[in-house]
Amino acid sequence: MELLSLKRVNSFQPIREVVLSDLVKWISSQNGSPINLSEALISSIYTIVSRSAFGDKCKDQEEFISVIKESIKVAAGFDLGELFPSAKWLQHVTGLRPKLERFHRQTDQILENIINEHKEAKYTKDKDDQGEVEEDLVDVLLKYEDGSNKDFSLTRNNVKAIIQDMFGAGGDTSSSTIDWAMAEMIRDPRIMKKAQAEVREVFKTKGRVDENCMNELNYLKSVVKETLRLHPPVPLLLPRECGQACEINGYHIPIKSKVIVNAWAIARDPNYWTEPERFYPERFIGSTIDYKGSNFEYIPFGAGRRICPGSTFGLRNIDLTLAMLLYHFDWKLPIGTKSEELDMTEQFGISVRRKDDLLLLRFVYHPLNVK
Ligand code: HEM
Repeated sequence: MELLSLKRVNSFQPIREVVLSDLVKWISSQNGSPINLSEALISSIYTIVSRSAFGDKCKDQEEFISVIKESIKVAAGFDLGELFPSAKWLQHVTGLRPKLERFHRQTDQILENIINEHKEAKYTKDKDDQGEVEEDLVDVLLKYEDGSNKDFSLTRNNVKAIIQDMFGAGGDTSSSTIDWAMAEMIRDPRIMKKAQAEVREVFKTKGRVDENCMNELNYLKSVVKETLRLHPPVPLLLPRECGQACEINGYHIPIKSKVIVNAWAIARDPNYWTEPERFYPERFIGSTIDYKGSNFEYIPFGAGRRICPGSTFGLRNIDLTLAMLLYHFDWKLPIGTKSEELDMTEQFGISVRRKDDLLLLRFVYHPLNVK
């Protein structure tokens, strides 16, 4: 289905490069004091997702991003009401449900405006016959809303839900992976140096990072694989229902049981991994283990029919951002913070991120070649 524009990741190339060039310019403009890299990464990744979904001239995108970010923060918190789901009154006492309902109404209204703007723009384009215009995800989804396709159709609510899923599932997961990768490399300067040397060598003649040579970055890709092994942003896969009764390790699992797979624990299991707690990207060099869900000891994107549909899009965002950060800048911890003391405590939420924001000093190596 064409909706899987998500798979046609190349069409998002210009969007990614523009947004990440803005990130590089912003980092270059920060002089002296430590940069909150975590915050900057979240904003950039949401902007990439948003421009891919809504196009680059959507006036409501800032507001949408800010409501989504806020609702993810609230939804990720602990709620006593969830422990006692039958006590409906408790959900109102804790205040979570009314808050989420308010966010839902807000995002629903913004999405309604965005969809109407897209319909209006399409009508004007058809009327004026302006020829080929770049399509974004909303344009693609709307083709299935009008019922003209006999094989497949979407309701307005379906369209809104898909867009919300893309933000909910595609924002924090990618930005926290980049954050963890930078934190791990700061803790081990040998790895940072090696990844940086590779990126600088590959883009030496071009003088700037672009997506066309990303496949040559073997070591950087191993760094990303190792980051997703130790820090999978979705440590517990989506719940499954057991289709037939079975026995695992002597435990009887009745039919219809809810089964939750712990991808985090599997990826640290000493039966499958040597020195499982060590961050060591070299373990993936020359290895055939990939993200497709067929190596069950490594399933950061899940496996089977419910495997993550956004993995290609997410990985491109992660690889390119890291390559740009490493190409343009040298990085150090703020004075007084030792790399071995960097706190790697996890914080549970919609995705698992580092508890503390990553504050770093940057030193410009190659300024952005502004055209
Ligand atoms: C580092 C980046 C990402 C990681 C590690 C990740 C991981 C995952 C995992 C583990 C699942 C559950 C799979 C299962 O239970 O078998 C999932 C589901 C999903 N992901 Fe991702 N994801 C990432 C990025 C993205 C992006 C960028 C998008 C979309 C733009 C996305 C969209 C989705 C959706 C829609 C689902 C639900 C699929 C379903 O219910 O069938 N993800 N993801």
